[in-house]
Amino acid sequence: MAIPCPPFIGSEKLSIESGAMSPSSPSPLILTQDELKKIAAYKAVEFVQSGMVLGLGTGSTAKHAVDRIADLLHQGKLKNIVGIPTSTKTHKQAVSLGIPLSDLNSHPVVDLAIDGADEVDSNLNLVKGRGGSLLREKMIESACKKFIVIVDESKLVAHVGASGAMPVEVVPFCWKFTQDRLQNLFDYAGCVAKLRTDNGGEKIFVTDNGNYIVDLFFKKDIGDLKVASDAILRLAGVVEHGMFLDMATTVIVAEVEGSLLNCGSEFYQERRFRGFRITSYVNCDLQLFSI
Ligand SMILES: O=C(CO)[C@H](O)[C@H](O)COP(=O)(O)O
Repeated sequence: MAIPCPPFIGSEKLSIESGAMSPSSPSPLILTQDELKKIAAYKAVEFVQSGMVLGLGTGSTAKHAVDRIADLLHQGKLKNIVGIPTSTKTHKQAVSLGIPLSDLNSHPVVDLAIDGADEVDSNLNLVKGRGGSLLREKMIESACKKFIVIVDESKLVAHVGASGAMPVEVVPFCWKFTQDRLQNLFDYAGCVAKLRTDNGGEKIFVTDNGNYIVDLFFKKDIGDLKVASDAILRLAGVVEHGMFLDMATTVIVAEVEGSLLNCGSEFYQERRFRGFRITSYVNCDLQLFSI
């Protein structure tokens, strides 16, 4: 049940670690985008249980979740966790934090994966891979029983491709040929296909799997996502694309605007937001605001 409260504006920063901001605190708050990401990540980690095989996501939001899992392991609150990293970057982070790791060969069934996303549409379809790790993410997240997506509200879109690139991983061999075919495929949506580069355009971006990424930019909605997915995957030279369709089981959205929900306990809410049906988990210890 929501407690009416005035909108929060001001400059005081959230302290998630200490839980210092009590619900009754008179101090106004401002949440940075990174704080929102951290809130979503910490909330997702509450679903982790000892003994689980965990898919460890990639990106600035997922990084918070990996940090949190390591904290709980070191505090003895989680035991016997096995992590399966979705990128070499996350692998390095997990190793540095002492999280025991494995892979899909040894653990083909993953209990829970927690990862960020670049876009979430109203059917909880995702765009992922702007960080470059879409192939391993898709392999691991396809193998999990539960896939929790953690985002701040900026990731909610009206349709896939609305906020930027939809990445496609391609083999380096004749990448230009594949890029042209991808662009032609979505001619009807005003598609522009661009090879991803690094270092201000100096170097071609190479994925963890030794492949390239072609980013597709659409001027219009591409329509039926399943049809689009099948068409992309039929092109020889394509390895995988960044549309994650019907994969997310939960999306946790950390938001700035809205009313303060009742405090001291956890709330599970299903609601509509800009046409989205979203499941939020709200815990006032973390000062998470929701509409
Ligand atoms: O798909 C990804 C990496 O390939 C990331 O999950 C996605 O790019 C979101 O990143 P961030 O949490 O930094 O916004």
